[in-house]
Order: sequence, then structure tokens, then C-alpha cells
Amino acid sequence: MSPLPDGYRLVDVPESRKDEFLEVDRLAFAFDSNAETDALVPITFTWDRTQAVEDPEGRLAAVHASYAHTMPVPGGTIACSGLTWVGARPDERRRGLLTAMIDSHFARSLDRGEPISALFAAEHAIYGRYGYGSAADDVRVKIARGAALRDTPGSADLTIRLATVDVAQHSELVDTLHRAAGAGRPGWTTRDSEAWRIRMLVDPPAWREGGEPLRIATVHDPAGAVRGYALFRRKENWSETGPAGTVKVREAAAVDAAATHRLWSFLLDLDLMATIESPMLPVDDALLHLLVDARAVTPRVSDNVWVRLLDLPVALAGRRYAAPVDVVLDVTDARLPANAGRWRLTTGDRLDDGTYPAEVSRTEDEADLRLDVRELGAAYLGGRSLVAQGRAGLVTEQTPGALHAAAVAFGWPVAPVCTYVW
Ligand SMILES: CC(=O)SCCNC(=O)CCNC(=O)[C@H](O)C(C)(C)COP(=O)(O)OP(=O)(O)OC[C@H]1O[C@@H](n2cnc3c(N)ncnc32)[C@H](O)[C@@H]1OP(=O)(O)O
Repeated sequence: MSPLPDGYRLVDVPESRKDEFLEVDRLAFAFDSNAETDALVPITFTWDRTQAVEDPEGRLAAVHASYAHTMPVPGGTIACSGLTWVGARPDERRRGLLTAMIDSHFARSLDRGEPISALFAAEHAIYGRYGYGSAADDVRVKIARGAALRDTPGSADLTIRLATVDVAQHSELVDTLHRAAGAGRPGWTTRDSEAWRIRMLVDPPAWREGGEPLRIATVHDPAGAVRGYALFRRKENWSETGPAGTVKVREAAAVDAAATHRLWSFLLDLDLMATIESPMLPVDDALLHLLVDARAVTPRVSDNVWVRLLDLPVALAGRRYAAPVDVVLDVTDARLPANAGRWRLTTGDRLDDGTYPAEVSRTEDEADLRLDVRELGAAYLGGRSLVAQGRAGLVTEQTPGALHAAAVAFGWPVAPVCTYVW
């Protein structure tokens, strides 16, 4: 364990210390809240997965929590400890408190049998040092009203209904459609608690920034089944030349191409609006393929989920591979030495869905590839090429051809993403 300053110690945080815990994060993230917002927004973490560093006077100096996620990975799911709510008081930073909390988070996650951890990084530079690799990107686009979409069979048969979001009425519907829309996509973490299902729909007035209350558009087929939704709010604006409002989409998901087409056709043609801002989309989202003029959008690509392999052999055997491979990986891992050294990853017989399971075991054989656990984490969801990381000098090839073969096997045809920050 990394040392703490004299007199500081790691402590569990019971719910009775909720106000102290939240105050550390308010100070760390520089946000305020009010009673109305606090009453509406549920706490999504649980107190049994919460820890803090206490100073010698018994005051909380730094905090963190984690979620028990079931993380979709290529070809399956794996237990994942989702690190969250990390904060150190500004007057306690750069004294090693985060480092000590990370070591504890790793140990506790391993004790719970969670072979990977994942997170959203507040700042890109924080977590690589701990062996987290940036494993996915998302893209946000700004689109001018009226942008045309390519035709999609069946879209014209679908209808849209608009409502103001009502948590009790819509949370189950949104959850069901979100799960269906993300099936088979690595990283697509679902909302596995009631608190999270509510959290996705809450709409405190303080969050509206002058916009309307949160609305929901749902896509219905002729039989009445709902096949997609968008959570969004409009904000009116008037320029010298006329209406110039903005549609801000919080989340949009649809179960098939026709529903995607119908949903975005509606969002892209709302009266008095000039610009539509998308939520975090996967970089291969169907919308990007449907736009007639993809150059008309302004994209912003950013890092999405970061992944840390905690139990390397279990994690690597816990996903499927896109091609057969037999490779010896020589891995460095400064924080979890049990992962360091040489591992042979060998795929088994091709499965009916065209993917390959793998076995991972210790070996004394010569290495084919050398890399740090951070780069393995980046490649884990299939969204970052090992060849690309090799070209950046982050993966070195010892056996000619091994890098290409491993990159193809680790790659995945569906880009990873998580649609909401946790
Ligand atoms: C998953 C999530 O919850 S992401 C949210 C992260 N939280 C925030 O961004 C809130 C604001 N920031 C903070 O609360 C704190 O600065 C933290 C939590 C990011 C860092 O806490 P600290 O206790 O200061 O970190 P600690 O002292 O252990 O630093 C360890 C190392 O990381 C580096 N580091 C810490 N934060 C950052 C950063 N934001 N950018 C770059 N490097 C950083 C330190 O310089 C130090 O490097 P060194 O070992 O080479 O000296």
C-alpha cells in the first residue's frame, strides 16, 4: 500500500457521514447544490463500497466510491468495479491521498472477485499512472436543423410521441430500451439499480440552464411497441435573422435502423430550433452513417471509458476474440505485480457466433509482445488497436507478425462506448 501522510488513515464511510463525504466532493469538483436538487437526485453509489482518507483530526480529506457494474466486453460481460466520486480537498491534494485510495480500491475490488475496474476520467492525465488505459472514445456532434438522412425502410411507418419526462412513468421504459439498443456493444453499462434508473431521468430546475423541462420523444411501431427514445430539452433563442434555438439531447437510443431514422428525423426538424447537440455517441453510431452530408456536423471526439485489468488472466479469458491467436504477452504492472511477467493467450475453437474463447496461463516461453497493463486495458474492449499502440511505441513486437495477429484478435467490429458518465 502506498504510504499516507503521518496520522492519516483509510476509513470506511457509513451513511451517517454522508454530508461530510459530499462536502469533500463539492470542494474537489467546485460545485454547489441546493435542497431542491438534493431531494430530486438520488445517490447512486452504495455506502458499503465507499471509502475515504481521514486526517489526524478525524476530518475527511479525500473520498471515493465504486459501482458493482456488469461490464459488457467483447462477446460477454464481466464483473467490474467502476471507480467514481474520486475527490481530494484542494488543501490536501498532491500528498498521495489518491494513490493510497487507488491501492485500496484495487485490493478491495480483487477481494470482491472483480477482475477489472473502469472509470470516466475527470482529467485525462490522472489515471494512466495507475494502469488504466483509455479504452473507448465517444463523439458528440452539433448538427444544423434540417440535416437530411438517407432513406431507411420502415421509418415512415413509425410514429413519434412527445411527453414531459415523468420518472415514475418513463424510467422502466427507458431502461428496457437502453438495454436492447446496446446489446452486443462493449462498454454499454446498464443501469442496474433503481437509483440509477431514476438518476437518468431527473430534471432539477437548477440543471435546465434556461431551457424547457426535460422531454421524452418515443418511437412507436404500428402495433404500438416502443422502439426508441430521446431525452432532450430545447432552449429558445432569437437572433436578428429569426429563431435560433438549440436542442440538447441527453440520451437517445433505438433498437433498430428504422427507429433510429425516425427518432433523429424528428429531433433534426423541430420548429424554431437551429442546432441539435447530440449526446455521447459511439464513434460508429448509426446516425453518423445516415447523414447525407456527414461534413455538415461538427464532431468532438473525447475519451470515454477507461479500463484497468486487476486480475489479468481472468480478465483476458473473460472476453472473446475476433480471430484465432496464440501469443505470449510480456506485461509490466508497477502497482499489481501479480499481473507482471509472461502470459500465453491461446484461443480455442471457433464458436457459433464466429468468435473465439481464450485460455490464459503463465509461461516461461519467449515473449511475442511487450507492453504495460495500461495498453492492455486500452485494447480490452476492442476499440483501440494494438498495432496503433505499437506505432506509438507503447507495444513492442518481439516476434514478426505477432502484433498484427494480436491486434486483429483483440479488435471488435462494434465500437465500445458508455452513453452516460458514472
Ligand atoms: C473516476 C473519477 O471519479 S474522476 C474524478 C477525479 N477527481 C477530480 O478531478 C476532482 C478534482 N481533483 C482532485 O480531487 C484531486 O486533485 C485528485 C483526486 C485528482 C488527485 O488527488 P491527489 O491526492 O492530489 O493525488 P496524489 O497526491 O495521490 O497524486 C498522485 C500523482 O498523480 C498526479 N496527479 C494527481 N492529479 C492529477 C491531475 N489532475 N493531472 C495530472 N496529474 C495528477 C500527481 O501529480 C501525483 O504525481 P507524482 O506521483 O508523479 O507526484
